[in-house]
Amino acid sequence: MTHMPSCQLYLISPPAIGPDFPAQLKAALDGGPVAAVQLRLKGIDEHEIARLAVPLQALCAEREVAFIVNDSIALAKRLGADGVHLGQGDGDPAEARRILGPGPQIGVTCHDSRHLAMEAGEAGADYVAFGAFYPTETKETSHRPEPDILRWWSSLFELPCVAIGGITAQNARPLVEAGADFLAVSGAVWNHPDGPGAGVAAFTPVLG
Ligand SMILES: Cc1ncc(COP(=O)(O)OP(=O)(O)O)c(N)n1
Ligand SMILES: Cc1nc(C(=O)O)sc1CCOP(=O)(O)O
Ligand SMILES: [Mg+2]
Repeated sequence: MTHMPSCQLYLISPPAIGPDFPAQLKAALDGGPVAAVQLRLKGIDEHEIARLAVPLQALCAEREVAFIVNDSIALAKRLGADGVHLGQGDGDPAEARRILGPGPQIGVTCHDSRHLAMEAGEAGADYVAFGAFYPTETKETSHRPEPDILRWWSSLFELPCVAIGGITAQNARPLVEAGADFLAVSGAVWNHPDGPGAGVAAFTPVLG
């Protein structure tokens, strides 16, 4: 039997959510182990995101799941989130650390770039994210790394790496084998035909 390195699930919210989303998140978390949930809402203002965050953050706290805010250092600070995820245009990790203090996790999008990942590590990121590994309907993407970038990163650095983009339970194995510490997943969980609990459960055998 091949040894599979261990890897954890990092759930990304859908870009828009309805009033039933807290129940859907609960179902997802009931489906199996989830290390982190990222609130990634698009097209609404920060006050509305802060309002929607309240029951979701409480649920994550109850389950000891890290609650990560996408895009906004200020919103992560306002909510007392467990972390913030920054894209290349979302702010500087060193500035995020100054504002958030030592506790919260800071993640940085690095696309398919070894250079961006090393830069993020030097700027104090707690994880680097590579993607999009597969075609995705959740977001328009223009970078397509090979799993080897995960192998390269994990062989050189202790800092965790996240794989994102079109990941399903069926295509995840090469990413886990290449050393991804986390699989960041949205559509495969929220759009699972048997519901988000089944979506999370489907990943359990692949995670090692
Ligand atoms: C874990 C993780 N990785 C990458 C992203 C993408 O962030 P970004 O490039 O800022 O794009 P948007 O998500 O803001 O559209 C992410 N959110 N999470
Ligand atoms: C939010 C996001 N960022 C990506 C990147 O490549 O940086 S891909 C992506 C979409 C993730 O959703 P799904 O699991 O449905 O593909
Ligand atoms: Mg962003």
